[in-house]
Amino acid sequence: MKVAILGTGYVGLSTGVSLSEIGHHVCCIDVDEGKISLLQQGISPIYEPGMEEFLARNIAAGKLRFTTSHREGLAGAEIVILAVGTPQRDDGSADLTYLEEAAKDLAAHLIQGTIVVIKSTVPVGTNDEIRKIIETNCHEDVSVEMVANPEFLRQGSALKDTLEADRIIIGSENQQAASKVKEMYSPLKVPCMMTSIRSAEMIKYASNAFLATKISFINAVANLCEAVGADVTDVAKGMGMDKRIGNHFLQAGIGYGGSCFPKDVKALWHTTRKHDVDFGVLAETMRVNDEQQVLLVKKALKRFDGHLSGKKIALLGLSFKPDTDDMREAPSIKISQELNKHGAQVVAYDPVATSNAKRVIGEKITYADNLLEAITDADAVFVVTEWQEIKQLDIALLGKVMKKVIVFDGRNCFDEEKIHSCKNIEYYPIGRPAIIT
Ligand SMILES: NC(=O)C1=CN([C@@H]2O[C@H](COP(=O)(O)OP(=O)(O)OC[C@H]3O[C@@H](n4cnc5c(N)ncnc54)[C@H](O)[C@@H]3O)[C@@H](O)[C@H]2O)C=CC1
Ligand SMILES: O=C(O)[C@H]1O[C@H](OP(=O)(O)OP(=O)(O)OC[C@H]2O[C@@H](n3ccc(=O)[nH]c3=O)[C@H](O)[C@@H]2O)[C@H](O)[C@@H](O)[C@@H]1O
Repeated sequence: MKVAILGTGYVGLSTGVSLSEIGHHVCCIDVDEGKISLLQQGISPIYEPGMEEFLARNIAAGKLRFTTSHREGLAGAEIVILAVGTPQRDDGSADLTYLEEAAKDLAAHLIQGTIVVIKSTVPVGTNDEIRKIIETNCHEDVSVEMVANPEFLRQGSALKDTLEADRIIIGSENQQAASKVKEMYSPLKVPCMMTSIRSAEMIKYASNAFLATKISFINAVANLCEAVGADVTDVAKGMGMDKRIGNHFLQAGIGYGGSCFPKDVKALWHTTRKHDVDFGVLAETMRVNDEQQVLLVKKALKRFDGHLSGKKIALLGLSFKPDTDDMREAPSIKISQELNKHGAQVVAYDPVATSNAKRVIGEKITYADNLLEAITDADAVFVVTEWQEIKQLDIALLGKVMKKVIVFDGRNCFDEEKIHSCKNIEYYPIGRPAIIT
């Protein structure tokens, strides 16, 4: 099948690469000339494991192309997938400007029979609005068939998640269009659920909001565990053994970040307000998350009797999760701001996100070139992102380079047995008893 994709971000690029991998001829279109120029050379503009091997293989096989020209990219496409960003507006609602622009770009080149698929995360009713924009801007003989096909991949495992998805949601009011999109995905052997456009749009927000709520719930349990002397790791394990609860997304920590959970929960909240529907759970999910993101600072203030001024704090990990260089809504941003406010001297290390972090956090903190540089002479270590390199940090090494080993572990990623075996350590995890040796 000939497929065109508008938007080569995490979703558009992963989708394009995966569809070419399963045999389709894909052209990815983006308005960002810099991105397209890199992609034409087989270089991925985002850090995503496996991406460049997939790019090289499919470009060489002639199945994957990149262009900034909508005319060239859309020529002959049977299916057009919209995967542009839908960021957050100041009032929490989804900003559909990019999508509306992309719809206009596409309308000018649309031919009869092309199916338009919206993969971007969009509020209920958006497919209908985009259909109107396309119909207003396309040739009068052309009719449009819309398919809502939300995406569920995670950054850091985007290709695996696309190729081995749990489900594919296909929302359409047109049986033929839905079947064609199902056929496009058929080599993946992933279960497809056919539904209405509005239900498909809702499935995406409800899924992200549920996962975010699961995280806030376990974080609230973690805080209670600390108060009553229980261990949240065991509590989560015991809860997760019940198949109805499941053991995923029960990792207590410093709250969720990233380009989607924060914005999608807010957008869904905005929808509930608009329709005057009471959904207080969402407000509580957001409140718990806001508090959780600054928990390490609160713990440090308690440990240092309210004074962090002049203390060197090593921030380990900056991206919102491991295996990505994405800094959008990363807890490290708020943590750095809070530490700055208290006069601490912050030295941060991240294996891949440093250049993005410099743009977002700026020069108020120092960036170390390696882990050792960050921890040397630190008064305390904050574990913010559980990168493999950080998880493997030799605890004994801390004793050699720090004045006194004080660790606030926001991701519970160190082995407690090892910590017990070292002398003169203060270790403060999340939702588990502190260890002081
Ligand atoms: N990042 C993620 O892990 C996931 C994101 N989503 C959703 O997918 C959508 C896209 O997200 P990302 O890929 O993260 O966005 P992104 O911001 O990384 O990429 C969007 C791309 O669209 C391009 N673009 C903007 N206007 C255009 C136009 N008129 N024509 C062609 N290209 C245009 C931009 O230049 C940019 O490269 C959002 O709605 C997001 O909520 C859904 C699931 C996972
Ligand atoms: O709509 C989206 O963009 C995507 O959002 C999330 O994917 P992503 O943001 O890439 O990453 P996750 O692995 O879900 O992590 C999100 C945040 O939650 C945190 N998290 C996750 C799991 C957990 O148990 N505890 C926890 O604190 C992570 O540290 C991270 O900050 C969803 O998992 C995807 O299904 C969805 O497609």
